[in-house]
Amino acid sequence: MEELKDLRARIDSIDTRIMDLLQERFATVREVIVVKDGAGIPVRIPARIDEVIDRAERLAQDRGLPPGLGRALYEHIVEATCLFEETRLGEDTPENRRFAVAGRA
Ligand SMILES: C=C(O[C@@H]1C=C(C(=O)O)C=C[C@H]1O)C(=O)O
Repeated sequence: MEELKDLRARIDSIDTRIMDLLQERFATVREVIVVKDGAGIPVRIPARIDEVIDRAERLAQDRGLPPGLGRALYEHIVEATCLFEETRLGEDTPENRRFAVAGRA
């Protein structure tokens, strides 16, 4: 049972690293929001969404992960990202007020 305990500790440690990487991804998305806000680019870009999800599935397959896992994970991650962007873009900040006045919201 000690062996199982150690293996689970390794899994917990890997999960922590996955969350650290997701935190880094969302921090980068914050920068994307600023660029999009300034340029009047919409949150959801269907071609880019397909590209990100298809790439995730390919990366997962290249690593021998279960079929469909990359796609399923990234459908959730990208949807959560779009909701995150929509929430931030809708915030009542000076930048967003300027955005709304310019009629690009
Ligand atoms: C982050 C972006 O916004 C959305 C979220 C994406 C993602 O989570 O990778 C990809 C496409 C977008 O519509 C982007 O446009 O790059």
